[in-house]
Amino acid sequence: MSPSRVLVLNSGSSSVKYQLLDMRDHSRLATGLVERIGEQTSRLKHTALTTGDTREYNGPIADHQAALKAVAEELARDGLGLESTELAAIGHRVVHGGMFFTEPTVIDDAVLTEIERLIPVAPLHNPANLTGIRTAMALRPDLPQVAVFDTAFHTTMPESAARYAIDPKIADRLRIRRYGFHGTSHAYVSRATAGLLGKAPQELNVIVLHLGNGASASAVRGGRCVDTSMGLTPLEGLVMGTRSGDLDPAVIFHLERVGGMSMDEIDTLLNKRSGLFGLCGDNDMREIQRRIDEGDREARLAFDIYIHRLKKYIGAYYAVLGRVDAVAFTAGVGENAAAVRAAAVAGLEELGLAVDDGLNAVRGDAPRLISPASARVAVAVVPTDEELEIATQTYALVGKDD
Ligand SMILES: Nc1ncnc2c1ncn2[C@@H]1O[C@H](COP(=O)(O)OP(=O)(O)O)[C@@H](O)[C@H]1O
Ligand SMILES: CC(=O)OP(=O)(O)O
Ligand SMILES: [Mg+2]
Repeated sequence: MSPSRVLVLNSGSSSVKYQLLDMRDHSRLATGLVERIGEQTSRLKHTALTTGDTREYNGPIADHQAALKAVAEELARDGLGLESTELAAIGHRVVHGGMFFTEPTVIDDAVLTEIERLIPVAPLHNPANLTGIRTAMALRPDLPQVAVFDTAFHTTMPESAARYAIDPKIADRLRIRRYGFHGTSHAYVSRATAGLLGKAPQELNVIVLHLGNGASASAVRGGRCVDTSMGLTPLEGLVMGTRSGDLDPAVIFHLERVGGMSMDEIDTLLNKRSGLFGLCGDNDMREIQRRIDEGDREARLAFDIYIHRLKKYIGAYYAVLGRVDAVAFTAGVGENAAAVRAAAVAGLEELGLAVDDGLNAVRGDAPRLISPASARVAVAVVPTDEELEIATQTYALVGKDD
C-alpha cells in the first residue's frame, strides 16, 4: 500500500498547530499545539488519538525550529515519527502567496524564494511558515512538502474588489492590491455551509465570518470569493485580537508627523497592540465577556466597536452579493461566542437575518443552524478545519492510489 498519512503544520507568529491524518478515512492520529514560542512560558500540548494519551510540556521553547523539533519528538514517542514510511507528504499553511500561487504547490527552491520575497507583506506569518518548511525539509528531505496558501481562494476576486483606488502604475510596480487571507478556512466553511443546507456550493451566496485571533469576512458567490475584508496584509478589515483593522490611512501620517513615532513603531502598534487588546488590555473574547458581566465599561466599549465593524461588513457584503442565502460564523470567537453572533445580526431583521436564542445557546462541534425556521437567510455556526482542508489539498496533489 502506498503511504496515506499527511502531517499538517500551521505555523503562526508565536505558535505551531499540527495534525497527523490518515487520508484513507480522514482519521486523526495525532494533534497538538505549541504556543507562546520565544517566551519563558511556552507550552506544548500533544494528543495521540491512537492511544488517547495527552502530554503537556511547560517551559521555554526558544524559536520555531526548536518547536518543530519538539513536535517531531512527541510524534516519535507515539510511534508516529517523521521517519515513518507511511507518511506521504507534509502540508504547510503559508499565509501570503501573492498573485503567483493560486493552487496548492509542491515546494522547491523557487517556491521558497517566492514565499521569502513576500515577507514584507506578511511579516508576522511568512517567516514562521518558512521556518516550518525548512525544518520539515531538513528532517525529511525525501518527502514532498506542499504549501497551501491563505491567499489562494481569494484570487477569484474581481479587479473592482481587489484594487485600491491608487495610481495603477505604482500599485503594479509594488504589487499593491487586496489579496485576502484565511482563504483555506473561507473555502472550507463556505462549502460546509452548502453541505449543511443540502445545496451545491454553486447554488449558494454565503457571507463567511472567520473570527479567530485574526479575523476576516468574505463574500462568496456560487463557491467563488468575490470580496474579502483583509487586503495587502492581514491588517485590513475587522477589529481583531491585537490588530486595528480598518482605519483612515491618515492616522499613520498623524502618528508619524505629530506623534513622532517611527514606521516600525506604528507597524507594531497597529498589528500587535491594537484591536481588542489595544482597546481594553485583553484580546481573549472570554475574558472580555467576563469583564462585561462585571460591569467593566472599557471591555464593553471594546466589544461594541468589534460588533459595529462586524455588522458593517455583513451589510457591505449583503450589498456586494445582492442576494444572501447564508451567513456562517466560524473560528474561535465565531464558533464559541454566542453573544457575538447575537449582537452581530441584531437589528438586521429587515435583511432577513435573525438568530434564535435557544439554538444560538447550543454548544457543539457540528455545523448547525441558529436562525429561526422562518428566517429568509440561514445563519449558521460552521466549525472550520483548516488542517483537514490543507491535508486534503496536499494529498490530492501527491497521494497515489494503490
Ligand atoms: N468559549 C469561548 N468564548 C469566547 N471566545 C472564545 C472561546 N473560545 C475561544 N475563543 C476565542 O477564540 C480566539 C482564538 O481563536 P482561533 O480561531 O483559535 O484563533 P487563531 O487560529 O487565530 O489563533 C481566542 O482569542 C478567544 O478570544
Ligand atoms: C492571516 C491571519 O490573520 O492569520 P491568523 O488568524 O492565524 O493570525
Ligand atoms: Mg486561525
